[in-house]
Amino acid sequence: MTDRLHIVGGGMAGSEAAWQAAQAGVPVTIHEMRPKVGTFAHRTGSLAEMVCSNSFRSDDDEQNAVGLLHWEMRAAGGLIMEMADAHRLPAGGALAVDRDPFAEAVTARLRAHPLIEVVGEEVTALPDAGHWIIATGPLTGSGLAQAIAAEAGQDSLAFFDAIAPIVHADTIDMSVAWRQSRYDKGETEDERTAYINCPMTKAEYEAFIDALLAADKTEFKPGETAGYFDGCLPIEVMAERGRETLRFGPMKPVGLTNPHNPTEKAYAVVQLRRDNALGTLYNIVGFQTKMTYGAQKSVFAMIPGLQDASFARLGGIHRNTFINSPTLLDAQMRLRSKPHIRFAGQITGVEGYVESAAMGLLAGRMAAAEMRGHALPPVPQTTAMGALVTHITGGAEAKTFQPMNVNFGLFPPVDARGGRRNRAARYKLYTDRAKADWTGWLGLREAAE
Ligand SMILES: Cc1cc2nc3c(=O)[nH]c(=O)nc-3n(C[C@H](O)[C@H](O)[C@H](O)COP(=O)(O)OP(=O)(O)OC[C@H]3O[C@@H](n4cnc5c(N)ncnc54)[C@H](O)[C@@H]3O)c2cc1C
Repeated sequence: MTDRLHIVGGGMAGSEAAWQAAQAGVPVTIHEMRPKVGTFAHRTGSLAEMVCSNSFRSDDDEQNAVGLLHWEMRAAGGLIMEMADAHRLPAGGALAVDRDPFAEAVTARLRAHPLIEVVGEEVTALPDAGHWIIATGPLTGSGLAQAIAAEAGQDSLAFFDAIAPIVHADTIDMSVAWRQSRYDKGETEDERTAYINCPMTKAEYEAFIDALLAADKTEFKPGETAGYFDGCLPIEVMAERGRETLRFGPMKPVGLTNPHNPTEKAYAVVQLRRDNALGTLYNIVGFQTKMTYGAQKSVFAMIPGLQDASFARLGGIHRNTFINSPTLLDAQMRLRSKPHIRFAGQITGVEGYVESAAMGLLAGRMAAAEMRGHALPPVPQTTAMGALVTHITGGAEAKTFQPMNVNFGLFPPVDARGGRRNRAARYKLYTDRAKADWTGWLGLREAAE
């Protein structure tokens, strides 16, 4: 075979797509613009860089849709999951990742693959021929974004999300804060103490909310539209929705006991999660923000325990580019108007590291199969992979299409004839069915080769 698959963007999706195609025997070129051309969020030239939170979210493959997606990707020999597992950090039931060694390991594995080459260049136009996957993510280079907009018309757009701040651990006042995971969740002592908690009294909470509401925020530029995905809602936007929203969201005081004052229940708790293996950096969980840097420093200093904290990185806003996939893509993730081009990753309207890598995994397999002369059968919608790809390539309403995390709402309902089932039993039915169907689909593909 002489054909080569070209992948634009070596992020979560592009890296996984390259790995899957190369493992299927197809030569791959990854065109990655970093480090020559940077983005405001990436810091390195590594492939698969995690730009904000260091979490792959829940690793529970029986009760959680993203945990199920982890399972399916592992079953398919996914590189992103293999490297995330290898660089896992303690985080209760979540899969937190030591971001720099993770990205370096993904880069090394791809560069060492005999069928993969990595070219350091920015692609600025839609290619006319060949086999291509565009996986340029939420911060797609502007030239290519314009070319996509020209091809897609009004269907391509940009909006904004916000970054959570990262604190130097040794500047947290541990005479006020304490280490504990909610409900002491976790198998090991490390897991059970994975979070640092900062307690607030009612008066401190009320003053904090007042300060958040009054703080200077970064303005949007004229003509830009603003929208947020639910997993990354800015803290001040949550506060604007109601004074109690944060106390029932990221600052909920449940499942925690303050050892400095065990008899008094905190009114609200700010949690920080370990951000690197060394344990020197912690990110403030759920505190994405578009407050100005000056405002962030003074508002966050009001958090008991963080009064003298120094920040490795303050929060910020970011762009998210995505296409209207239900209109533009076919079920094989190909651009209807230029079927030699597939799209993968966050630009297709999935949301998050794991979902983006998952769509890379599928796009890589689909492209490789097509190049080898046999198209893959549709992925069952009963699987997490199938639920996501069905959603973006037709399941979602095109007119109101918005980026989506994987969730059980995307799956065909389980047969509940056995009567009203409780939630845990229902989720288990979803995940059991998905695992059986995913395993079957993987087997079908192998049989076809
Ligand atoms: C600031 C910010 C914060 C985020 N926070 C989170 C979070 O906390 N949790 C979460 O799960 N997700 C978060 N996301 C989303 C996350 O970035 C994506 O889910 C994931 O990285 C998308 O994977 P991807 O492969 O589609 O894109 P990316 O991982 O961004 O990879 C795209 C790659 O394409 C390259 N590229 C772009 N244009 C070109 C071009 N024209 N030519 C060549 N190369 C190009 C880029 O340099 C990049 O390496 C955040 C995104 C941003 C921007």
